[in-house]
Amino acid sequence: MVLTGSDVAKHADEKSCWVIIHGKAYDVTEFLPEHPGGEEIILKYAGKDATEEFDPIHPRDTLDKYLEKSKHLGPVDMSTVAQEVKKEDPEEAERQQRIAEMPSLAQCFNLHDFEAIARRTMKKAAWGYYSSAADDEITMRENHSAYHRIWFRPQILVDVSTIDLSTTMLGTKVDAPFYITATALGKLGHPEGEVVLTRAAHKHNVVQMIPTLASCSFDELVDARQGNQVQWLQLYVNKDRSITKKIVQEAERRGCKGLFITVDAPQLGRREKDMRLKFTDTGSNVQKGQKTDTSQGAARAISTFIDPSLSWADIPWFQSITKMPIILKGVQRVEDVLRAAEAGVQGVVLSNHGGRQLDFARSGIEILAETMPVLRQHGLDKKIDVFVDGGVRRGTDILKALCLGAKGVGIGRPFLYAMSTYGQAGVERVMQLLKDEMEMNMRLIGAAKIEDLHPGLLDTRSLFVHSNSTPVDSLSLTTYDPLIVPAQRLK
Ligand SMILES: Cc1cc2c(cc1C)[n+](S(=O)(=O)[O-])c1c(=O)[nH]c(=O)nc-1n2C[C@H](O)[C@H](O)[C@H](O)COP(=O)(O)O
Repeated sequence: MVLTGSDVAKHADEKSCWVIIHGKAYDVTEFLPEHPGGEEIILKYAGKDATEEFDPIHPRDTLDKYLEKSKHLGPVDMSTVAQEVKKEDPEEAERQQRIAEMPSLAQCFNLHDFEAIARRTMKKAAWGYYSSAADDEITMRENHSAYHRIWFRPQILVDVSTIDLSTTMLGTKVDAPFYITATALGKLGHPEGEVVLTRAAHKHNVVQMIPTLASCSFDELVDARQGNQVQWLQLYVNKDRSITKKIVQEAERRGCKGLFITVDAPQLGRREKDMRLKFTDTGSNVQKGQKTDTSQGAARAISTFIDPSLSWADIPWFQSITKMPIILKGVQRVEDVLRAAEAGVQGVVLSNHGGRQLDFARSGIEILAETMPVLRQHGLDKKIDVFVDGGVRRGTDILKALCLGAKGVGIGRPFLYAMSTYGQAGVERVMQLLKDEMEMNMRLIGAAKIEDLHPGLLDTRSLFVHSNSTPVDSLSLTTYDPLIVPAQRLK
């Protein structure tokens, strides 16, 4: 039986709550108290079409996976559903104008260009979520500026007529020593979400790390893989270990080649831009004293399942449920790298989650410089693969990390900004720009292939001194957006 809009509209409160998603009606009444994002956001769309709000946050198979079949009420005749009359939003009209005036892709010459364009053209909620970091965002800025405290010591008269950027990461031969790291909610920035990254990764033979909190479903992302393209899985460990076991074993069955367990997020950080935007979400009524959790933002709303009890004692269990290489993502001091090697995991990512977790955590590159000499002293530098991420915006950043001994470098926001502004072509442009920068800079430092890179090509004496004046990073500072507070809030 086909339902009508008025059939659905009769169920518009917490006693009986129906919503329409992609032309089908669902009874979510009993689900309301379990919704990680709180009841309010569902009740806002009770009795109505909630597709537009649902899509950026939820993989397409969410309702099939988590809502029992008896609550699936069947198709709705969408011609009978009253369409929300969108009030003319002057800010949206201005944003569309800025989109119309965007420079051509060919005019983007570096990764900062994409950030500058994203800041001006993305929807506020998307920009707020992607660009935000924890507390005063000191660590996010430190991630990038730490690279400016490392100088090259180039060697001359080396035959650099042919440059080879290829390397292997976890046994996979890749065309360049960087990968697309896990970043949640891809559909906030682009309607297709993370599959855009999957397609670009294939074109450039770069690895994609699939996020647990992707907007796309895991199957959509794996099905979008082409040829012998390699993907890794990033895992937030669920309090319900049976769910985690199912996700890990399904990922291995579907061909993922690495399990990256995120260990720096027992609770997602306080990202104030993201939180603040929750309070400007017209109609969310939170200003009217609703019982919405004031710490809500997209981050908090989607992460209540994460298990804060995760500990070293869990590592043997993970080793018992999968044969995939296990990498701990978010390690922030050499003692834990040594412990990871002792625990028998295959790798670590030295990372502070892009500054989105603990503010005043050190940059990944500084932890790398601390770690590698100690691993070499212990004869462990070949036993465990070390990756690094955070603040990488130039080919020289990648070369510095590789000189210090990283196997590969994860990149997050630049790919999101490029995807959100220019789609797949933008992501591919970022990859090509990085490759071009690396090729030129390898020639200039006198290294023809990745294995020629070594610590002697660097001067890291000031890396550990946080107070010295590093060159003013005017380019990235002009794109840095310290605040999103709608003008009316400033009155
Ligand atoms: C920018 C960004 C980063 C996220 C991210 C979402 C965004 C928008 N999310 S988050 O929603 O939980 O915070 C994840 C995530 O799902 N899982 C994870 O392990 N790291 C997450 N990270 C961290 C990411 O994997 C890298 O550590 C970080 O992005 C590297 O810094 P750059 O952005 O400067 O390259």
